[in-house]
Amino acid sequence: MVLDPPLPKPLVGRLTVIGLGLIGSSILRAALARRLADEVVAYDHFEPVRSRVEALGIADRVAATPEEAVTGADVVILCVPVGAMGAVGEDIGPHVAPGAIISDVGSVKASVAKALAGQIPDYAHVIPAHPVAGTEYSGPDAGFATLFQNRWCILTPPEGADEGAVDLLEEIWAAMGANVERMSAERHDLVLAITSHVPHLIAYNIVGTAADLETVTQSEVIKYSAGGFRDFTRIAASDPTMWRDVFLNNREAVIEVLGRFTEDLFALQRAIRWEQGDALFELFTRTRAIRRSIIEQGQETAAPDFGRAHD
Ligand SMILES: NC(=O)C1=CN([C@@H]2O[C@H](COP(=O)(O)OP(=O)(O)OC[C@H]3O[C@@H](n4cnc5c(N)ncnc54)[C@H](O)[C@@H]3O)[C@@H](O)[C@H]2O)C=CC1
Ligand SMILES: O=C(O)C(=O)Cc1ccc(O)cc1
Repeated sequence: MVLDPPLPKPLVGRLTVIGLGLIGSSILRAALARRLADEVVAYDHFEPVRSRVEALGIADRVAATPEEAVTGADVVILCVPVGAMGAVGEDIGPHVAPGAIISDVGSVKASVAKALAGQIPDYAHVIPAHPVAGTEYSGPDAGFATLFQNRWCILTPPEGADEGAVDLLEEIWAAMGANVERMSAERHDLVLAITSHVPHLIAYNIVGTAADLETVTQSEVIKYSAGGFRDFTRIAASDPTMWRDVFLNNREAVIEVLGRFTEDLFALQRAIRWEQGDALFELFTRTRAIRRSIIEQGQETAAPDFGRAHD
């Protein structure tokens, strides 16, 4: 996979990325590769991360403070764990420029919008976003410029948001290769609860259950994990801070979906107990059709692409 060449003219003057892990460093790489801004500025509160980004050479400038990072920035994208968004908003709020776009990449939207609205002055535009693309890895070395290629990025502009600002943010994500959709933060949080958050919880749970089984040894679990369990272990290796924050910030939707999930799981348990093979067969047939339509829509390769080589 390769990115398109640099734009003939940058979309903005200064783009600042705060939080330089997997997602932030991927944005930096894509922004430099496509020259989305005259200047791409980076900041992370953890000094070793700033030094690493400097050494990797994936920003035009690494700022030493939040104030230095956002002063004069046209667009600021916050790429920190969801639970840290409010604190970063507080750090940058007094220093953002009038008319600046303040966005983020958090996996949960309603709580982030609320946290930022309380910290960012009205003369800037808060437009939350979520690239639905990632891996189980973290940190600045894990990022890659093509992460967002052909992936969705969901914008959740608040009612009455400045159209020009939303359009510009959409252009930025499209230039990084993403397909952009807009929806309300509440709808986003419900949709992502079923498609991403609860699946991660299930993975954490099943790997935890396996680890706690006294009757099966750890080495047996590792040795025979070639089955479905292996894919769960990849997901369950995802960053603990990030996922703790996702669940604490999308409680309502996650609890709603978990309620439905546990009801359906009990129905399956019952079908197995009472040897209702037809019920099992009917469900497995319907779920196979869902997988096939995802592949037909070109959103997934037939074989898992986990651990694919990056640029
Ligand atoms: N990992 C994934 O696959 C995806 C993650 N996201 C979202 O992106 C955000 C970032 O996730 P990752 O890049 O995976 O995390 P990461 O753990 O790789 O990087 C987060 C960075 O934020 C920095 N940070 C934390 N608090 C800070 C603060 N107060 N001020 C400045 N820097 C701070 C950390 O030092 C770290 O370098 C999260 O909100 C997550 O929900 C969205 C899509 C996919
Ligand atoms: O690694 C995976 O399979 C993911 O699901 C990555 C991911 C994690 C969190 C998001 O908000 C979006 C994508």
